[in-house]
Amino acid sequence: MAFGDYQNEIYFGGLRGSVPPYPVAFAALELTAEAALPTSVWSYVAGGAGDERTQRANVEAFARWGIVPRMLVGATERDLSVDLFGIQLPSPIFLAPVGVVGIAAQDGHGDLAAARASAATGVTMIASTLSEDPLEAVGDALGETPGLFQLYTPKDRDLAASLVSRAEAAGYKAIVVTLDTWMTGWRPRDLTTANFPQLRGAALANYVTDPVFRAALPESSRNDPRAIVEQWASVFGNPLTWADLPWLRSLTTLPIILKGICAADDARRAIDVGIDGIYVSNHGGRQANGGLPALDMLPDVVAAVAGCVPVLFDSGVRSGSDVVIALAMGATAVGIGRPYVYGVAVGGTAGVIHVLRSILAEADLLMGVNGLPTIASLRTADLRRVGALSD
Ligand SMILES: Cc1cc2nc3c(=O)[nH]c(=O)nc-3n(C[C@H](O)[C@H](O)[C@H](O)COP(=O)(O)O)c2cc1C
Ligand SMILES: O=C(O)C(=O)c1ccccc1
Repeated sequence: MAFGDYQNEIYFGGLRGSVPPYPVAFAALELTAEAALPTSVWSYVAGGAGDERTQRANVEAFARWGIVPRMLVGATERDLSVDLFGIQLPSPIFLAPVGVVGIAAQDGHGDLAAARASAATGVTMIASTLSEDPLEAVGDALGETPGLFQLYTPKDRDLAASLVSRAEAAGYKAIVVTLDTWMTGWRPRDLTTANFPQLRGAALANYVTDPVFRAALPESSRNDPRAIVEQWASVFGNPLTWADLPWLRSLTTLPIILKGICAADDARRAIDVGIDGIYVSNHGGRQANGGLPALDMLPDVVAAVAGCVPVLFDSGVRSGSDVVIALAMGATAVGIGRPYVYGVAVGGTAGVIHVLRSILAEADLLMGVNGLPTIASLRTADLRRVGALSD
């Protein structure tokens, strides 16, 4: 399927029932997802840190950039494929890791819905440590599409090693280590919701199936949800430092990507110690409020990395145009977070497929009408900031 086919189905196909029963515009998708979810779940997935100004700024930042279109290019054929660690990906987007995504799914299996959508579209998924299905089952559901595993590094080093070796055995192609969430930030919406969903034991499938985690639980409480949650809370977040990186590196021969790196100096230092990929993200504004929009931190990191390793990006991506702008800024691949969660909420696997295909179709058509038919051509596009730097 060429990604632009989606547009053909909707417009040139004559609205003949091939239109999915889901909203196309992000604003409408968001409203439908909110209506489909209990308040506590909506608060968790849609909410962020503090008064959420950074979360909003992530989205708004994209509107401050524009691409100068090129004509007479005849961009009838587009190629959106990218190379990541020698793997040819059919498209430059991926599913960002989303923990506890099962709470947004009718059947509780949001991770499997995302993995099946990944299998159907070829869009790579980064599977979260905090999933309601074990990483092996998620890996199976990915089919032929390569997957990456996101690691929340536990305090227990043996448990960390176990999770990584399971991810290797399950065929994941890289380990994405999230640095910005060894504890959760100040999230008023969650704090004021009676039914704070994060501690649902159900999202601890990777822990309860892990031999190291199980061995640390007294035999009598191996099936006790409270004991499991308590044990999880005591090991969850390891505030890693630079001194831990050689140990992390020693855990696997798979590529390691560090998620949450936003400072040029941190990126350079990570590469110096043998890290294989940098992932610019501010966790969708869920961790630190008052920070810069993630997009505005991308150019400095891309410059510092200077092509040595791939630079992944997420936070605030809502459309194909956003994807194109982040790629033009030098991102190797661009992560879809909340939009796919809303896809899970409105239609499970079909909803996620719809969201991904809509984003890809828009990016594809935009590259066509802008006369920038390949990712390589996007990289040399004339990208301008709209308005003054201080606006
Ligand atoms: C509900 C939710 C759960 C998340 N859980 C994780 C997680 O388990 N691991 C992780 O690295 N990032 C997690 N993130 C952050 C996403 O990977 C990504 O950085 C973020 O969603 C990007 O912002 P955006 O959704 O506003 O575009 C989560 C995000 C959301 C919305
Ligand atoms: O909500 C999140 O963004 C997230 O990553 C997380 C971290 C710890 C527990 C639950 C979710």
